[in-house]
Amino acid sequence: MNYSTKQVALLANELNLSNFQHYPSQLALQALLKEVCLSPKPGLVDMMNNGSHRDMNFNTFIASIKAISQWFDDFYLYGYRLKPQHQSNFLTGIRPIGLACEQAMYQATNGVNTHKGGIFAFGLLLGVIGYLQQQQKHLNVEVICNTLATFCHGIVDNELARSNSAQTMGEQLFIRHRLSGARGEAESGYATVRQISLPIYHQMQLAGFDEETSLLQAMLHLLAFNQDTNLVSRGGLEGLHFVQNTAQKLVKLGGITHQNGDNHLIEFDQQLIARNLSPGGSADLIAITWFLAQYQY
Ligand SMILES: CC(C)(COP(=O)(O)OP(=O)(O)OC[C@H]1O[C@@H](n2cnc3c(N)ncnc32)[C@H](O[C@H]2O[C@H](COP(=O)(O)OP(=O)(O)OP(=O)(O)O)[C@@H](O)[C@H]2O)[C@@H]1O)[C@@H](O)C(=O)NCCC(=O)NCCS
Ligand SMILES: Nc1ncnc2[nH]cnc12
Repeated sequence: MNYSTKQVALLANELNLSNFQHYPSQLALQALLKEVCLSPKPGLVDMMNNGSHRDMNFNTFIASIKAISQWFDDFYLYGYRLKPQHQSNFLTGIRPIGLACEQAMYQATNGVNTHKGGIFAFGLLLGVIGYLQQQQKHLNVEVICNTLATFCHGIVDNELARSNSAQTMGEQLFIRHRLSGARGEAESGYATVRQISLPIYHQMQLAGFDEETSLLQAMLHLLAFNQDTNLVSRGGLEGLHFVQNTAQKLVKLGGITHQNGDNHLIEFDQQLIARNLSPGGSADLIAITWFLAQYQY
């Protein structure tokens, strides 16, 4: 395995964690570093290869993380300063910060979309955590995710169902397949993470497996069940179902705990590269899984 806790620590130090005023921002940075360092990730950029991507590599992701993490304290402070009576304005008010952060990403990557979904997710999570800490609420996964779901209530209806816009891939895939993508996942309060990847991550850690192995097993379960719009945008529903069915077979064999688990993942990676499939949405959910695991209790 190429995942290196030391590598993540070195990168985090290089990014100078002390630059961040707020601890949740540091956790979000670490979550994105752990995601890109996790290897092998079928079809995705990692420390072994660029997956199904010709326009980005590991260094593109590091440059992107350096740029977007500069906005993490802004997301947090936006929520911290939001008054309870104005909580219905949460999404409207945080979106300009998200858009500015997206621009910083595109500038750092020469126009490549590395973290559009990640910015959306971590912008929401940091804003919600800032809001809850101002309210002096105890932070745990349920409180964070239920509050986030409340703040995002109606986003699919308002931005996808009622809109006839087909500007973005997500909007097009909703019209074509009723897939709600990143918005639907946020409005559910990251149900796929809470119900699938986070429990697996904890079961693996309780069984004595290290963080990397636990994250790889959680990733495999995400690939088996997440309705990843990135897979559909490149390979249609057939592409999504290929990934889900293959991942479900590997899960049934024990996943990463199978004696050939590593090789199964490497073969899976080669299959996705051959099909030009990349589960970018699931990559974001891996980062969110680790992030929320820091608030489990
Ligand atoms: C709200 C938006 C972010 C929605 O954008 P969009 O209309 O495009 O909707 P989606 O397609 O649903 O999602 C966009 C990204 O979200 C990730 N994603 C996809 N499916 C899921 C899922 N089921 N659960 C969670 N997240 C999901 C995914 O992002 C990751 O993949 C991207 C990299 O992969 P790649 O294949 O390279 O992607 P492309 O370059 O686009 O494809 P190719 O050309 O290479 O084939 C990367 O973004 C990862 O993060 C989806 O791509 C947006 O509309 C929006 O409003 N943004 C403004 C900011 C904002 O509002 N912020 C508010 C809070 S801060
Ligand atoms: N490691 C990764 N590779 C490809 N797309 C991604 N989106 C988020 N993380 C990613």
